[in-house]
Amino acid sequence: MRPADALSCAAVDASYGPVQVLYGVNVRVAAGEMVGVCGPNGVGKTTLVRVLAGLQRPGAGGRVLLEGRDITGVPAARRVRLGLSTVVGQQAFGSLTVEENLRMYGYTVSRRDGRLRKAVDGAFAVFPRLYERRDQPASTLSGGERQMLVLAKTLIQRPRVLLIDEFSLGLAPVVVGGLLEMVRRLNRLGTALLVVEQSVNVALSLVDRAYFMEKGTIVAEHTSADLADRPDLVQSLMLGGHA
Ligand SMILES: Nc1ncnc2c1ncn2[C@@H]1O[C@H](COP(=O)(O)OP(=O)(O)OP(=O)(O)O)[C@@H](O)[C@H]1O
Repeated sequence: MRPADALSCAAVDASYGPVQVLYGVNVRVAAGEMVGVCGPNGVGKTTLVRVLAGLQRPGAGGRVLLEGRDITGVPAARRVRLGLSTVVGQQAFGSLTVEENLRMYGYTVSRRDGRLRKAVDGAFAVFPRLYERRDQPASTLSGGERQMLVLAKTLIQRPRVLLIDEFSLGLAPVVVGGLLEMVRRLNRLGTALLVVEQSVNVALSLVDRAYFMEKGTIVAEHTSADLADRPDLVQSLMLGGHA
C-alpha cells in the first residue's frame, strides 16, 4: 500500500458569500515533497491555502487529509499542533525583539527553559544575521530579515507540512535566493511543503512539482524538470486560457 500523503485535499469547493471561487480542487503533497501552486492573480491560490490551513471551511463533500487523517473540521490552531503550519506574508510581533519573537513561538513547542533555549539557539545558528539583531524590535527589520524571522520560527516548530503563501512578494531577488536555501534546508530536515507563488520562476526553482490554477480549478500539473525547457508552456499556463 502506498504511504499516506503528507497533505491532500479532494473535491474542495469554496465560496465567499454567494461567490464561489474554488471548484472541486484536488491536490496532494507526498511526504518530504515540495509542491507549488501557481497561476494568475485571483484564481483562488490563497483561498486554497486558507482551506488547507483551516481558516476557511470547504463546501459540502470537500475533504482535507493530513497524513491520512481527515482534518476537514479541525480548527487552524489544532492543525498547527498536529504538524501543519502556515506562513503568510512576513508575520512577526513588531514591538517584540527578534529573540522575544522566537521565544514566544518556542513556547508552543516547549515551556521548559532548557529546551526552549536550545531551540532558539539552533535557529540563531542557522540565521546568524538574526542573532546579530536579536535585541532589535521586529518592526525595525528589513523585509528579507523579517522573512528570515518567520522561517526561523518555523525551524523551531519543525512542522511536518508547511504551507507558504507569497513568499517572495516585495523582496529583492538576492534576498529571495538566500531564503529559498533556508526553505530547502527545512525540507531536508523532513518538512513537506506546499508553496503558493506569484513568481513562477521562484516556484519552479524550488519545488519538485507544480499545479497550475485557473478560475478556481486545477488545469495542469507538471514536474519542474518537465518545465525546465518549456518557457512557452509556462508562459501560457501563467497567462491563463486553459480552462
Ligand atoms: N474575503 C474575501 N471576500 C470576498 N471575495 C474574496 C475574498 N478573498 C478573496 N476573494 C476573491 O476570491 C477570488 C480568489 O482570491 P484568492 O486570493 O484566493 O486568489 P489568488 O489566486 O491567491 O490571487 P493573487 O495571486 O492575486 O493573490 C478573487 O476573485 C478574490 O477577489
